[in-house]
Amino acid sequence: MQWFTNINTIAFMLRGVDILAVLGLIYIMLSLSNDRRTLLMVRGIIFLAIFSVVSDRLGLRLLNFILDKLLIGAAVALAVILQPELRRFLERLGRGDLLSLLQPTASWRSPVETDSVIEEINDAVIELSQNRTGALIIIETGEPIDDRDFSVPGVRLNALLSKELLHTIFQTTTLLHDGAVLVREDRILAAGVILPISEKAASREIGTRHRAAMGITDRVRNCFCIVVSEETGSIAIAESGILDRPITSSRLREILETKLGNYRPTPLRRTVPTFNWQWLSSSFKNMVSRKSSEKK
Ligand SMILES: Nc1ncnc2c1ncn2[C@@H]1O[C@H](COP(=O)(O)OP(=O)(O)OP(=O)(O)O)[C@@H](O)[C@H]1O
Repeated sequence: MQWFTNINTIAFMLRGVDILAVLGLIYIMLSLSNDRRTLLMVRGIIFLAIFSVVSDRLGLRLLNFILDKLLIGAAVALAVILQPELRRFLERLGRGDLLSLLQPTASWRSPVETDSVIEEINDAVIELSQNRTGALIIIETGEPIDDRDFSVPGVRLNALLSKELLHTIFQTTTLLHDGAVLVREDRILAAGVILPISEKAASREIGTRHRAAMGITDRVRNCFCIVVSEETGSIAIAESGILDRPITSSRLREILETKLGNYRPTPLRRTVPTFNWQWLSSSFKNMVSRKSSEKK
């Protein structure tokens, strides 16, 4: 009898280990990327897998067959999308660096000299406006914008932001003046970025530079755009797909201070919560002891 109880406990523990291993695998998958869309895909695949298991258990053969095929397709697509992350994962696995696999990929924002960023952007925009130099600047206010949100991601610069550099980029004699400049924290990440054009009826009367500012801020919420018109020298701000123009230089500073002033170096939103292993192991122990006392 004692032997039988032991076998049962071992089987129960193995099932627990099995569930833990699957949870660990899901956790590692979610840790591989901080990209929101990839995480949504991983979540979608997990749901598919759950539905597939449920349909199998319920004996829904046709549904299970379709879900299985879908799952294979989705897994292949995910492997292609996550190719660099998977390579890194396999490298770490090969090195035996197992502990680091359990750490979520935490990228931390570098300290931002907010005041100087505001100052540099403000001065550059006013100067561009006075010289009637057309400009389009997209500024991130939260999580990094995915390159796939741009029509063309442009040329990567990753240079420290300065009014001189902004000014130089938008001179019509430079190769990079066409398109938008992307600002992330205190850096000019890229230039010559082509943004999606807004298709809103209200935007039809407006030129393409302004429509591009409306288009990207409509699609991506964690950013705003500053537009300087080449024709009139007027300054406009686009946010959530809405254009505010013309705005005065004092209003520009106000907006920059509101949008970037409170923007302190914060960690990137951790899409993967830190796992409470202690809680999990104590719950598991309690469960096992409860189960064995029930058997007695
Ligand atoms: N989709 C886009 N993404 C980024 N920049 C763009 C895009 N479309 C146009 N531009 C920029 O806008 C410039 C053309 O501006 P256009 O005259 O058509 O617009 P506008 O809104 O009337 O601006 P302006 O008042 O400066 O003339 C292009 O040379 C290019 O630099």
